Amino acid sequence: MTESELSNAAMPLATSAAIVPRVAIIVAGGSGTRMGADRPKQFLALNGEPVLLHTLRRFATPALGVTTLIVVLPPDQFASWTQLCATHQVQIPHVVVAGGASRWASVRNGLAELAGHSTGVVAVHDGVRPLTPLSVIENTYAAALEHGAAIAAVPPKDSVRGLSQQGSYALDRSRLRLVQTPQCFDLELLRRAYNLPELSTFTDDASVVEDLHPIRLVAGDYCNLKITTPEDLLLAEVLLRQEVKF
Ligand SMILES: Nc1ccn([C@@H]2O[C@H](COP(=O)(O)OP(=O)(O)OP(=O)(O)O)[C@@H](O)[C@H]2O)c(=O)n1
Ligand SMILES: C[C@](O)(CO)[C@H](O)COP(=O)(O)O
Repeated sequence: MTESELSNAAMPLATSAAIVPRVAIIVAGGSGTRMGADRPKQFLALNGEPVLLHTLRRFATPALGVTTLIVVLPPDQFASWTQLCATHQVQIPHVVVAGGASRWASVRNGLAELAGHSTGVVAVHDGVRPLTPLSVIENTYAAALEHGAAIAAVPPKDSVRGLSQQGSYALDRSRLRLVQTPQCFDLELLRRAYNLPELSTFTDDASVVEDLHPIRLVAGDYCNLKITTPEDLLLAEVLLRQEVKF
């Protein structure tokens, strides 16, 4: 997609009084220690193309109307990504930003790149979730526009136990949800949350925002895998080949 195609395709949401642009921060600043590969897992091939390219392409889909795409990368991996973009003839306009020592720091760096945007709904998405259905992205943006903060999540399919000093105990899984991305927020709200100090309890953006604003849950999808360990990549290849849900 060329730059003009992306901007033509970008149809900002119109509410009754205002136009609210959609922007996205795709965090791919991690090193992939659990994958144990020879390079960060966001660059591994998934059906012949880098995981991160699959992810980026979803957010660049014209129907979503995303006007600005930020990609956060490890500072020492800019040249690798440039090379991959050349090899795969990537035409999707995006801004590359250096990540930090934690996911929180990477999101914060991505947000800083959006300093020129006064209003908007921002999606934060893991670069290693390449199979997110467009309907999940659309519904999460729409819910954040209405409620300020919305994230994708799914019910657990397995029984769940908590750990105690005595051993373990059953948890009521009907009261639990597994959290995914995208996680979408009013831009000003996300900025306020990320201006507060980092806590060790932060695991995602909802945990950063929730002291300031309630989080709305949107139906995620079991195909919205996070590529974390080697078997995730195998599963993603099968799902992608079968074009499950797409
Ligand atoms: N400092 C970091 C750490 C993580 N991430 C991103 O956050 C997402 C979720 O993180 P995770 O799956 O934990 O990725 P890694 O940190 O790369 O993996 P690991 O924890 O196994 O090292 C990934 O897209 C990852 O690139 C990031 O942008 N900056
Ligand atoms: C943000 C996230 O993908 C939601 O499930 C998850 O919390 C990332 O966790 P990780 O430990 O960085 O993989």
